[in-house]
Amino acid sequence: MDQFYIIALSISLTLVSIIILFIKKPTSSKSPPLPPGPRGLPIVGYLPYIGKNLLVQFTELAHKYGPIYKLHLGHKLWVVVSSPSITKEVVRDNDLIFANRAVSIGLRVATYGGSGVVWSPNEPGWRLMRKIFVHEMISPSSLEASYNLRKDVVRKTIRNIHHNKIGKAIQMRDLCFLTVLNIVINLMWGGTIEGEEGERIVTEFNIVVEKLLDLTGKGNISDFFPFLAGLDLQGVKRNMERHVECMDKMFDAVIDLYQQRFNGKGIEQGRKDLLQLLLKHKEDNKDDSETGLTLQQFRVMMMDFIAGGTSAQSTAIEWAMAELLKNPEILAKVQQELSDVVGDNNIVEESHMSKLKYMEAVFKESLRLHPAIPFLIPRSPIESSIIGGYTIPKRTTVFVNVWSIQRDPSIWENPLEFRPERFLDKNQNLDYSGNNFNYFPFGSGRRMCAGMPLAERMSFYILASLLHSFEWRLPEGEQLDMAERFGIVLRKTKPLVALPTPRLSDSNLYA
Ligand code: HEM
Repeated sequence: MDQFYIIALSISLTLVSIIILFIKKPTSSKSPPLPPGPRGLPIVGYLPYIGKNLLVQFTELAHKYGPIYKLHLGHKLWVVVSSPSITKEVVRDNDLIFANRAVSIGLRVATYGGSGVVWSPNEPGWRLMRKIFVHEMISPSSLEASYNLRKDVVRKTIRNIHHNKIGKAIQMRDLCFLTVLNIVINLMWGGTIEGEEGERIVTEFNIVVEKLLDLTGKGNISDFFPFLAGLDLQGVKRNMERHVECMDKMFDAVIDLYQQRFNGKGIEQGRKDLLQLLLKHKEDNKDDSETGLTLQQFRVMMMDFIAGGTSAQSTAIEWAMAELLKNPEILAKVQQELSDVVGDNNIVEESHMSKLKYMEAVFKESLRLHPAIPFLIPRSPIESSIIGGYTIPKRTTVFVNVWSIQRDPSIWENPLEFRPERFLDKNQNLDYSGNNFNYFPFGSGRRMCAGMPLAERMSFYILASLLHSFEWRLPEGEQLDMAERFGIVLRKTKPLVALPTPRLSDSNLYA
């Protein structure tokens, strides 16, 4: 953000000499005012004061200005919501008005003009993609049918650790990312690409996704001053275009492979991987331009899966592992439960998951303290509306600060303490179905996470397998650093490194 500051400040200084009086739009005496918020400088508004850690900054601003406040940033108006009741007004009571996303210039490039399930506006194309995603791709029956694909990947990870990494420092982020990415890619194209070619593609995706995520987390002056967008001062658009081009090539290679199979043999009955479903849908609707999916929609749905799903997912697992290493007594309880439910002469299966109640509570507690997407994905109202007694103009960028709500001491007892037991209390109704506005790490309303059932299965299964198969410890002399690095996805500033040793005595269980 430093470069960002310098540019923002220099624009401010240049323009300050030609300040024109801000002309406030006369508001009708009946319409409520805009939310309160800090005063910024002329022209640039609050931009020069935006720091690196928006999590803390947004939370501190809420303490000062209340649960809904505004920030003028150049030409943009941001509104930040930080209370359960106002969140409900946005994502539930006015769901339809707030069902569009605020898409930055960089993301617009990355998603072919803001398309795909994550970034499309609430239009028929989005509804169709979301329907395919939720009701076909990851429906309960498809998830059951694809279990073997997940199992293959997870067992391969366990085998690889056992054969090559015992006693060695492992970067948990890379391990989780590659495992999740392999699962997601297998789900997308049904495990068709295997062996060296598969590994090469996964590695390439890993590199490009990291770069894309870094770019999306970077403040872009063009977003705040649209008249400067053509100059692309920080090169965000150019860099994004380059990475997207790489991603496109990888996707196209995979789609080609599938097209050949599709043209040659027709759709394979019973297969439910993303490419089969999309190609089938495209074929079924080939004369219907209203509902037929375009090649770009194919690509961008793959991007949703890979860039969105994989990074949020692997981050969530890394945080849970970090909390367990920080709290050895809780780790011991998880492993005891695994011994009781799975047994130490057995391997973990997804069918064990529903019985691992304590581990489920650990995962939920970890998502409470470290929600993978800390401000949800920003919304943008399609019309001016009144929220929390204030006017929110059309096209405002609205952030819901789930991170601060889930740490709010007026809601949570000792909120900074990692205490999974709070999720074992049945009276609390603390699930993440989006109906409880004290706890909603997957969001809420019609734009809630579309991948939640898959995310839940993958997280439990991967965590359970890692913890059942190995003991984990930090490298000698290493301190656990729980600092958070702000971005769309909340990553650890310092990746977690841990050393595994086998926990099971029968080496066949690692074969
Ligand atoms: C622990 C892992 C995950 C977490 C915490 C998470 C969280 C979220 C959140 C907070 C949103 C925005 C919701 C809102 O605006 O109300 C979201 C959207 C979304 N997520 Fe996830 N997610 C996870 C994993 C996944 C996975 C594995 C996939 C797919 C493979 C996925 C696919 C999506 C999609 C497609 C959307 C956009 C939905 C829409 O706009 O209609 N997510 N996720």
